[in-house]
Amino acid sequence: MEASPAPAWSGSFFNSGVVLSLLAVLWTVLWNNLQGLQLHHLFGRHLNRHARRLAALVDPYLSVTVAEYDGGRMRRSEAHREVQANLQRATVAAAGGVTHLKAEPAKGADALVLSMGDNEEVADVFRGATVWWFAYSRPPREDGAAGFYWGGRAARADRRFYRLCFLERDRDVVLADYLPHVRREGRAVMVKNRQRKLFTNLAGDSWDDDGRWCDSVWSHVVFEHPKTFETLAMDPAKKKEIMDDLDAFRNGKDYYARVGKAWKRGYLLHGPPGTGKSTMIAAMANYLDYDIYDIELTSVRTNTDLRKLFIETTNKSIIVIEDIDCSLDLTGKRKKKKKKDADEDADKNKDGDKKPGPPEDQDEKKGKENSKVTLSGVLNFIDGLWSACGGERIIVFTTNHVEKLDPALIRRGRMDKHIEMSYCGFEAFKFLAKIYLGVDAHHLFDDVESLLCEVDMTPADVEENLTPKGPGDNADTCLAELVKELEKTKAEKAQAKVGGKGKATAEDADDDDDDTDEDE
Ligand SMILES: Nc1ncnc2c1ncn2[C@@H]1O[C@H](COP(=O)(O)OP(=O)(O)OP(=O)(O)O)[C@@H](O)[C@H]1O
Ligand SMILES: [Mg+2]
Repeated sequence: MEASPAPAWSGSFFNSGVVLSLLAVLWTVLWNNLQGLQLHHLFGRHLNRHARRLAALVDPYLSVTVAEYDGGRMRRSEAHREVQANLQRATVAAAGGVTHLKAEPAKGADALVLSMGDNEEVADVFRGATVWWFAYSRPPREDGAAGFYWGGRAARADRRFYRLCFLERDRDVVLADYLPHVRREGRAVMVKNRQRKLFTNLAGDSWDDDGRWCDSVWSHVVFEHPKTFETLAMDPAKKKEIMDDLDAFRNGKDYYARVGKAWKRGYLLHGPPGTGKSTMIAAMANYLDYDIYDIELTSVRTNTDLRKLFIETTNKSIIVIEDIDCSLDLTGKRKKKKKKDADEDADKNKDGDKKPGPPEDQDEKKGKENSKVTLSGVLNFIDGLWSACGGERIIVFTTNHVEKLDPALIRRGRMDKHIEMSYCGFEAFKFLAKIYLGVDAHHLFDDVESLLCEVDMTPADVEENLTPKGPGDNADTCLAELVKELEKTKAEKAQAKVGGKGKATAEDADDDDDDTDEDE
């Protein structure tokens, strides 16, 4: 936001001669009367502009311009958003004064948020001072700044502005009180209308909404996941610990400023598939009322693109990288290992001992090949200088194989809290039984408890067994089904153990033979 001591918009302040001054005084008197009667709304914005120009002859205007982007074209300005939100109120109040309104969906099925379109103007009155807001846009600059890599999509779009005009005599009240008031009111409107969003980055080679070519862009849908901590099954003490941690983070602005740390926190969620890692992220977002930015690393071409995506994220958000171990070859160490593995495979093939591993998903493979994001790029993204921009962001990594991750990636300070999501325990089961079947106790609970101590079953599988499948299903049938499934898994486990032992014994015997040969 920049205040300009220059006179109002296209008109310039001039003061030439007594006649002109007299005319101006007359106009001012007339104008003030019109204002008092609120008649200017009836005459529309054209009369307003002429009237103001004449009034400027005796009392010049000042203007303040609020641009959509600050820092070149890196990030959308908070002030612009707040002014836009605040002007929704003023625009609606202006009734006939604005002829071109923009409508966007708002919270609630049928609601729309209205704001003024380009080249529209709206008046606002604050403590007796009348001010005018004017919305306008300019084409992208052609001086090379538009091609500057930071700008990306934003650099190629029209530049949008709000200009606030007010009389010199109202300078103090507008700058000291009105503008902070606008920002506060704007924030309140934003909170009221806010729809939480789930963002994902689109692969390069795509077109944005305005038909322009883009490298990496965020695209979003409204986030409406039903999972909350109330319906997330896990050890109650562990759940409370996580919720307390999130509360401390949310309320920790002063703390982070005092200790000199960027206001962000990293969570590593690890555990087998189906243990609720993604579900936990949804519960966290619902609890904190944050947006989610789900980064698909294989679609990000370079470290620069990753940084650009990061800078475009807003405050109060959770940035997620799922299955970080599968996303990219993040370390030189792992790359070397892979090369070694490949060499070993080649040797084996030569010997005719071909044991193909699981086929890698072709898209994933292509993504890995196209992406040049490196471990240091990701580390920079988490805790480099840029990560301090904005604040109030949570970064979550998920993985099924925590042991495969480079220790640098998950050390405390980067991933501050490591949360193990594990197989379903008895407490979690009781919780699910209550939610799914509405039962606190049942004679089959003891069986389930002892079986859960012996076999591993994910909450996803327990949930599936507890879900009634037909009209005849109830707590008895569902629990019996679960016990049957657990017993089956237990039997399979025992079978596998016996098989394993048998194999081991046979191998031992072979070894003994070898020893004998050697001795001979
Ligand atoms: N702890 C839990 N509480 C309630 N529901 C759960 C829990 N864990 C898993 N579920 C259920 O199981 C399903 C799968 O869980 P989710 O996708 O969160 O697993 P995940 O750990 O992310 O698995 P993956 O590693 O394969 O991504 C979810 O739809 C959810 O309903
Ligand atoms: Mg998942």
